[in-house]
Amino acid sequence: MLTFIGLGLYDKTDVSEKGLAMIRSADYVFLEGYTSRLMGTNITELEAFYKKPVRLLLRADVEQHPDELLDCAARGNTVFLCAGDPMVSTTHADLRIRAAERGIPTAIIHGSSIVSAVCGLSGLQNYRFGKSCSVPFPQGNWAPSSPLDVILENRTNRLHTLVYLDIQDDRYMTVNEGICLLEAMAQKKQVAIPFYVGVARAGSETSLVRAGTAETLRSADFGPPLHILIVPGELHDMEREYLARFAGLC
Ligand SMILES: C[S@@+](CC[C@H](N)C(=O)[O-])C[C@H]1O[C@@H](n2cnc3c(N)ncnc32)[C@H](O)[C@@H]1O
Repeated sequence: MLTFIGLGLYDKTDVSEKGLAMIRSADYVFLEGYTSRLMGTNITELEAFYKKPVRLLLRADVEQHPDELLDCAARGNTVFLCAGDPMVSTTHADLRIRAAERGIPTAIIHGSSIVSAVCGLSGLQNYRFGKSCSVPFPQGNWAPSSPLDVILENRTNRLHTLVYLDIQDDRYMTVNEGICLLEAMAQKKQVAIPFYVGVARAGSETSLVRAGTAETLRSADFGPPLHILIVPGELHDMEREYLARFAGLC
């Protein structure tokens, strides 16, 4: 049996009771740490909390060579853990399909997700978001402009855009870096993004939300990761008031 379990947004206590019970009774525990991270804990603390060893998986272990994981799931109760919700803005649907192809039963225990957390933190309504996009760290001369295309299309349709910020090993893109990269793309295309909303450490006691122009936010200190950006589309009155009250929008 393979159970996908969402660990929530920040630390070891964000998992549901149902998820925790399933982890503690599992034969094999795998943790995926490349699509998102629980920044308020580490693997040693998780192993002590779960009272069992946790095997950390790289992207290649999941997407290219999942056989070891699937062999465990064929033999015994196996849990596959990841930060947030395991099926939101991740590629784990593929793993569930592969398990089903091998006749391995699967289940999902959902976790709180950054996708819903940003709505409460920013006041932007979930049904007014369009397609989301990701900003990767530039590699040499390669820096895609596709995130800006998504933002512009959403703005044409008066929709907000959620912009995921890259994670690479121990390097986490900040709101400031994300804005600089998007502004460079906008400058090349000669378009303007009127303002941004930056969110840091959703789910922690030190979560931070700030709304403002690129100029204001570029130099703001959002503190430790994880960070995420929203590019708002058209604002309803209540969304504007919420951002003014809770995110410092002028
Ligand atoms: C690709 S998404 C994966 C979403 C995850 N499956 C979920 O449901 O929350 C990961 C990105 O979301 C953002 N993110 C995730 N958790 C966050 C948090 N607690 N605070 C701020 N940003 C977060 C970061 O930009 C990170 O690179």
